[in-house]
Amino acid sequence: MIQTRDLTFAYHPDKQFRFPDIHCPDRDTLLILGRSGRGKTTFLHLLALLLQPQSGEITVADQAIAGLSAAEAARFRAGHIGLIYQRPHFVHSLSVLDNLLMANYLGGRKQEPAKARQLAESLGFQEHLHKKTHQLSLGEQQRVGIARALVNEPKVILADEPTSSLDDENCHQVVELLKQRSGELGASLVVVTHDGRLKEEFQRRVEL
Ligand SMILES: Nc1ncnc2c1ncn2[C@@H]1O[C@H](COP(=O)(O)OP(=O)(O)OP(=O)(O)O)[C@@H](O)[C@H]1O
Repeated sequence: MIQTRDLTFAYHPDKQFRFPDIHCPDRDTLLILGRSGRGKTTFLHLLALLLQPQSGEITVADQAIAGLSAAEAARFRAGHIGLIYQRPHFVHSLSVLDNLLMANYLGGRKQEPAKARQLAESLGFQEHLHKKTHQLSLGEQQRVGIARALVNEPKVILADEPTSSLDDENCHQVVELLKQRSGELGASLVVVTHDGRLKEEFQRRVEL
């Protein structure tokens, strides 16, 4: 479950963002739509505890998140939140498999290659596990980014424009995968996007 109340944020004192309250229970999905520059990534980074709000409250998995240090926020994020970035960032010197296992490590978990392989199989990139991430197509990298976000079985999954660089077929597939996997984990899934194609894919939507 993830919920916010009265969230505000400012990069500069002369421009403040005021975000709508959201509530996404376990096993539910929420689409946050907005044009470029409306603050979608900023909002998602607040939800992921990568940025500190100016005011307001965020509750994740029934825990009110306030005043965590950067190290505490990183630990909390690694344990509870699966974040899919707009552009996947991987460690280029490591294989796809080792990038997934590193997420286990950063989440303070035992490394579980069998589980990583299983996830790769369900997301359709098992034959790429031993390649370097830059040897994969953008669509394949997107799937690895999803697997990395899911590998620690988070209760909240946050996705930033997960389909912006995908064609219609891959767009639909990636959304279906996200919904299916988050349903299996009993997680909340929040997607931010300007991609109008996703309107049809989500019942609950919020406009920024
Ligand atoms: N680190 C930063 N410092 C100052 N301003 C920033 C910073 N990051 C973003 N902004 C500004 O805040 C506004 C919102 O940015 P944000 O990336 O959240 O928008 P967005 O809705 O995700 O846009 P897009 O769809 O183009 O990715 C933009 O005007 C941007 O220039």
